[in-house]
Amino acid sequence: SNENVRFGRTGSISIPPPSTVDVVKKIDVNPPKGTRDFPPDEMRLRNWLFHNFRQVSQMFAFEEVDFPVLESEALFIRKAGEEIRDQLYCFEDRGNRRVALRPELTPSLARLVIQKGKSVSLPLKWFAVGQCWRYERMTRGRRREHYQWNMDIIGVPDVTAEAELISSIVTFFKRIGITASDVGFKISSRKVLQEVLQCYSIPDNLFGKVCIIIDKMEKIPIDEIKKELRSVELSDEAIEELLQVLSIKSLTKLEEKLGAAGEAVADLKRLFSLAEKFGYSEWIQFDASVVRGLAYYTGTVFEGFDREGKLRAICGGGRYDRLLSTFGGDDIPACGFGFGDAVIIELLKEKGLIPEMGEQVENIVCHLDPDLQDAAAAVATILRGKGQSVDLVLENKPLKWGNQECNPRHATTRNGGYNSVSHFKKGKWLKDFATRVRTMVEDEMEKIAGDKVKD
Ligand SMILES: Nc1ccc(Br)nc1
Repeated sequence: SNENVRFGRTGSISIPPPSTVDVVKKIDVNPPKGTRDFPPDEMRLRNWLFHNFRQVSQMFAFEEVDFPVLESEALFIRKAGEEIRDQLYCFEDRGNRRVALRPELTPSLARLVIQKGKSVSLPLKWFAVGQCWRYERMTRGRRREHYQWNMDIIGVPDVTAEAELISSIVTFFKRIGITASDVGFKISSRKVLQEVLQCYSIPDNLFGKVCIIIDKMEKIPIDEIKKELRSVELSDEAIEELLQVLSIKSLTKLEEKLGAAGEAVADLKRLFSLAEKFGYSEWIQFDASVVRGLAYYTGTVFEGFDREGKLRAICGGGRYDRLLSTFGGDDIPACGFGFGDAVIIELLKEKGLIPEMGEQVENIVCHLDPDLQDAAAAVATILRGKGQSVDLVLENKPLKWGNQECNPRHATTRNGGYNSVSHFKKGKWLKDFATRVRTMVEDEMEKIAGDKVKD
């Protein structure tokens, strides 16, 4: 057949008789649909991004936590019609347990808080950076995994917690060169929705469903939105009133509409006042249409957006005061956000802010003669012992000399800046140098290992 038949090994080999050759059909070398590999250059960028996530989290005195990627499916089964539920990457394991690849980190965090119970003192400030999954039908060609940075404050009932969380994201943006003219935060509260629905005696159990429908406002036609709202028993009058309130983009108008007595207006005014003190007022705006797509939010909700409107939400979060109690835990207030690793990279590319990052090696040690390989290894060891990073050239192929390209690999892929490049080549000078090196090595190793090195 014209298949791309490859022998089991490459290079000069004696080919055994056909009967014993493993005919290996070339595997698909791409990762599964919707997933990514991270080759070195991509991994350096990812490490840079995660390093900034962690630096900011630690600057705000948050402690890092992590959880299994695989969780009980029950953690994510909510009946509010969320997209995250429809796309759950779930299956039955060999023990007939219903499990799922986590689509988000918050339920795992809530589970751990409940598990820890009284052994941890509140408030908790925890952060995590973890891979999250969704089973997206590939017709839309979207990713099925991404890494999310989460910060959560557990046990603080008032909006000082949200103010602190937004401040941490602003700090992160500033660190990587993003300004308030690039990105903003739309902020609202689900209590706005709640206060409107209460006027129409909509039962609480429909609140989550209404929020999920409203969250689709900019994704599906308004008539579809109205149809779905009618399906959860909202009257046409209630729907018109709701849509009118959701179009409000100023706190003053919201107060005129809802009055000053309600929690929604009080919370939001307090949050915007705190933003003044934190110095990030220019980053935020009130927008009643923001509800976010997770059913468990109960209060403030916010999302980071690119002001050019080219990208999907950069990050999002809010208050989820009931989540722990729905898992059987105590009634503990909580809020947090999720920040994906993909949209931010698209934004940085748009803004020309992707950092230049070559491989950072301080020394290259290479031998130009096979019988000096041991000297090269000794030198590399000494340098490493001093805490220096060393790329010890292992390959034996002839190396260039004179134009400082000790190895085409290094000359092209390392962007200069090494502390030393040690070449070993036959010749009197080199012999003396190698002797000096060997003496230096032995003196050094004698200090470390004592006389027995001499032997
Ligand atoms: N929740 C979630 C998981 C994975 C991706 Br990609 N997007 C959203």
